[in-house]
Amino acid sequence: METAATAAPAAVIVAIDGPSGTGKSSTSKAVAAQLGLSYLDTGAQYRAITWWMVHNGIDLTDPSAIAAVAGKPEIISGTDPAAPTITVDGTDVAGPIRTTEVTSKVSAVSAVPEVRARITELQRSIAGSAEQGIVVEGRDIGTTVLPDADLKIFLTASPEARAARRSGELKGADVKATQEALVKRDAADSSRKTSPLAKAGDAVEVDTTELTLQQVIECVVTLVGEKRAAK
Ligand SMILES: Nc1ncnc2c1ncn2[C@@H]1O[C@H](COP(=O)(O)OP(=O)(O)O)[C@@H](O)[C@H]1O
Ligand SMILES: Nc1ccn([C@@H]2O[C@H](COP(=O)(O)OP(=O)(O)O)[C@@H](O)[C@H]2O)c(=O)n1
Repeated sequence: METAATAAPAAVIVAIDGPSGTGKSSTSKAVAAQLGLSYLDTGAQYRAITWWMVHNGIDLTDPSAIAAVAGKPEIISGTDPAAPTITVDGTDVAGPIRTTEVTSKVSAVSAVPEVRARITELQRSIAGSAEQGIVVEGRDIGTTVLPDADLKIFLTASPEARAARRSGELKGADVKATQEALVKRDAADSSRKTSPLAKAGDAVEVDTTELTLQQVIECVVTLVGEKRAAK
């Protein structure tokens, strides 16, 4: 008979939300890898549907045009934290979804309720089938997608720190222009009517401005351990 000491830990669902450049992706991937959980980058899904709309010449200034085709592309996310993948209608779009064009247009697409309904359903289905549990990162995971998550984290950091991190990734990018673009996207994501970027009432807020990535990872791993112990 299996004893409590040898039983596998219960599946755990972790929601990590916050604005761009706060460390959601790096933290989520590392925590999932360390704890043997699946990983889902929901921003990549919104980027993927935006890429498809750009690729197909949809008028992104017209929410009804976006809504009309929201159900068309088939988006598949691979949830291995060591090698996450994203395809649209079978095409690997991991690279194309990170262009400045997609980044500048994704907030307009993700604000459309029909897009959110479609992607939210997909996210819930992926989270529900993750046997060991999953770390899901985004903007509305704790508030809307997985309101019953075992642990909710809301990452923040100063706009200056976030812009410096992002422009470090985009080699040669101007920090000031990067910061302006970040702040503009945060404002759009936070002010949309449907499921805006927001901290859930029961989320733990972690300001990462003065923390190393390693410290943030350790903090989240500790919090997951505490939740698991209490289950
Ligand atoms: N606490 C931190 N200190 C310094 N750099 C960080 C920290 N967290 C993340 N980074 C770096 O900042 C960049 C953006 O992080 P990322 O995880 O993609 O953020 P997000 O998913 O919130 O947009 C990456 O290059 C990452 O390595
Ligand atoms: N759960 C989510 C995740 C992302 N998004 C949208 O997708 C965009 C891209 O998300 P992302 O996580 O890839 O952005 P970065 O933090 O990587 O810059 C956001 O600016 C939002 O418009 C969303 O609306 N809801």
